[in-house]
Amino acid sequence: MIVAAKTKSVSKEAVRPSNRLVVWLEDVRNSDIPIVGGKGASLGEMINAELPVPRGFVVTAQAFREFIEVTGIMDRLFKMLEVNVDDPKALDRASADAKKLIMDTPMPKNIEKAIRDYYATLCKREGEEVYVAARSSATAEDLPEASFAGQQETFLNVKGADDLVRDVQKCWASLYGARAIYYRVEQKFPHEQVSIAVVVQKMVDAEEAGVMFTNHMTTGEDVTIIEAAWGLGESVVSGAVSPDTYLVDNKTFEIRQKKIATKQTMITRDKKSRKSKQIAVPEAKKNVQVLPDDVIVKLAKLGQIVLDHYGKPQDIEWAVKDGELYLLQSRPITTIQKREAKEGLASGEVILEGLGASPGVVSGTVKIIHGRDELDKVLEGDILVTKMTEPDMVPAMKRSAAIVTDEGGMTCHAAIVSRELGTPAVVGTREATRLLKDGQMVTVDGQKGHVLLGALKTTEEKPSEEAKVTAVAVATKPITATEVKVNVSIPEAAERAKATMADGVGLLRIEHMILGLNTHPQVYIKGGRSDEYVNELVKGIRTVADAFYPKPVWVRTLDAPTDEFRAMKGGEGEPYEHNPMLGMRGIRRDLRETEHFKLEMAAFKKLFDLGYDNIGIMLPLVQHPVELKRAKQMMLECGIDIEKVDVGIMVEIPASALIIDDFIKEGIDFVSFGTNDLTQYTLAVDRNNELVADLYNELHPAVLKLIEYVIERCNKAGVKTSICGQAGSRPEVARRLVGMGITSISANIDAVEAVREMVARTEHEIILDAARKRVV
Ligand SMILES: Nc1ncnc2c1ncn2[C@@H]1O[C@H](COP(=O)(O)OP(=O)(O)OP(=O)(O)O)[C@@H](O)[C@H]1O
Ligand SMILES: CC(=O)C(=O)O
Ligand SMILES: [Mg+2]
Repeated sequence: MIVAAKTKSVSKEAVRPSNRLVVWLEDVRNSDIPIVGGKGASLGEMINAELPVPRGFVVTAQAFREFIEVTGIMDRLFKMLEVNVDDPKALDRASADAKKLIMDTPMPKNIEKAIRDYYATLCKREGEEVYVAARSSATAEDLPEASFAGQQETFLNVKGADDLVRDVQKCWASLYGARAIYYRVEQKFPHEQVSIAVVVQKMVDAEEAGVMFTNHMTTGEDVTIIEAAWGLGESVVSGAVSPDTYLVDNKTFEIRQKKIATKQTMITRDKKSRKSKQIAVPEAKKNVQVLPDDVIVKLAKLGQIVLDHYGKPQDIEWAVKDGELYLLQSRPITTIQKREAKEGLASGEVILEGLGASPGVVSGTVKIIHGRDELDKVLEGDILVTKMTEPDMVPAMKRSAAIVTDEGGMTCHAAIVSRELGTPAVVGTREATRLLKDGQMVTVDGQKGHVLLGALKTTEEKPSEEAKVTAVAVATKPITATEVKVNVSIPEAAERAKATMADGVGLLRIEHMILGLNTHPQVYIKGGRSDEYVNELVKGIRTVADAFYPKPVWVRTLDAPTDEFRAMKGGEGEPYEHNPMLGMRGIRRDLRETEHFKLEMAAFKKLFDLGYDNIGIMLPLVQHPVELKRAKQMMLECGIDIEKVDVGIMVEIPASALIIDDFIKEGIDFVSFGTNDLTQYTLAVDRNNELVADLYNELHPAVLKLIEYVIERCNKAGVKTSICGQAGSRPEVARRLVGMGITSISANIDAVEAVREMVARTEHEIILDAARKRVV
């Protein structure tokens, strides 16, 4: 046994690539990374594990070195790269010059001959002139496992020795793409120490292709996740298509789950031009399961072999041609991140900045989402990157380790939902979807609002739901005279909210429940399905009311602007408004679309009938007491006993603050400051407009003056006051509000503890001050 093993290794030694210009893939091992790059080495390993990997050869890093050395271009090349990479024009020029130099310098004859010879042998083996892929596989001296994933180019559908030689040279040139140069300078990799190998591998003209993860990335579940689509795998990797997703049990190889997506596009090879092109999937195949069950199982089994071989969870690309399965690439799922950190690749360089909307630091793989049909791309532990999240993205947001958006402020959908889910988020980066790249490893710092390149440390696993719940629970809860409540938007967050031991819910937003249905209320109303709609509302509200019973839960009636409602199924009829923030939203809308308001009231009535005496009704964006009067009339008409129910208004328009006495006269049990709106309307700063975000200041003296006035008037009249705007989550604001005599403060889940502490401290100070005065 020992002898046999020894013999085997000796015989392999004989064909070690070491100084070779070109080597067969089957002769490559992991230890050859410095000469064939990570991609080449991994493919060689897989072939040796007898996995179905397309055959081919590698033009080694040695060949590239020899090219620049013997042609005498080396010094000139490296000189060209001495450039200020922060000057985009200079960087582009350096890149163009370096690439031109590589392309214009004829390849030494011996290298060219070696490539031609190997290609000829490959063709002979296959019995025809084969199509190959020329795949860049960069490598760094002394850093055998450095990852340059995605920095260099890959050429598909290459046929004929002439084209191949040219494309190998193109791969070489791609080592000097602007982004690659920038990356190396940023990461402090001397250009001289970086080289490039080119894997030349038989093309699999895939009929079906995709990716496979041998383990559930964060939950650690022992399942394989397979994503599959029609045509070449590029469509899945680039995110051009929303693929099927299959989940296979790694022990029993039972298919646990199949999600069949509508696959709109596919990438194929054009026989004439030899180029890949994106075409529409034929209607008949769009909704068809891509892989038959037996192939799914076979693929999952192959994945387990790769996993066993490497001993680490793998992220694998695969393709099917004529019913045969091929593996095109494999890389570790989690260890890539650790490695990058260890090698300093994750230098902690901030590559993107925005607003830290939900705290926490986490690393993961970027998944850029352009539309809801791509949401399946987001797997557990990924970083969801999108222009702006929408309510029907919530399931994907729950799977994400962090969320990054182009648009939005602290009170946008992404910010609110992330905070409730306990998921770090950075919003309003302006260019996340443009700057970040699918598959890129980044670290999101939701406190500072930074996105950093690479994984800073071993990726923190996304905490389990229980861990999250206990994380927000507190060991000792100070007793405060001012109640400290919590804001809730999605019923799913009820348990986390409850774990804060808050004194109730100061704001339950109804619109997130409605938007989550992704069907416009009008669709229910017109389709005679009003009961269904009412039941959905009851279900959502009840979840939260149950969790907090008997503590009060103030439910706000619908406040969704037309622009948000338009995106919903059936929302096409929503009017276009110049400024939706100043338009049809809040109570003014419900008082016009009374049909809808009545459904909300029907839901409340049902809940009251069920015995939920802890629910209060809060009206948003109230501007004039007439609105309050009409709303109360309608409540009565809907059978709600308003004497028994707490009814209040949100103070979020300066007008209602200034005439608060008139509202008190009309009859209210409480007011709640919607400081997000109160700030935007007082300061004339659209809170969704990043251009004026610097002017948005919840502590502006005018805002504080309005709040102070309302608290004073309400305290005189015995009307409770509260705050449910974002400012209430800031301890320093809480401090002032306690000083003004507010009755309660409602904060985001993650802020409850800090706010409570500040409230307790402030109250103690006030008492202490008073006591001291008495003593003096
Ligand atoms: N032999 C092949 N047959 C068919 N398709 C291939 C083959 N090799 C690569 N591809 C396709 O080309 C895509 C890009 O290839 P490759 O992995 O070389 O580049 P990359 O993903 O840009 O690089 P990196 O893995 O370094 O980030 C793959 O995702 C795969 O879909
Ligand atoms: C919470 C809310 O609606 C606001 O602050 O405006
Ligand atoms: Mg508001």
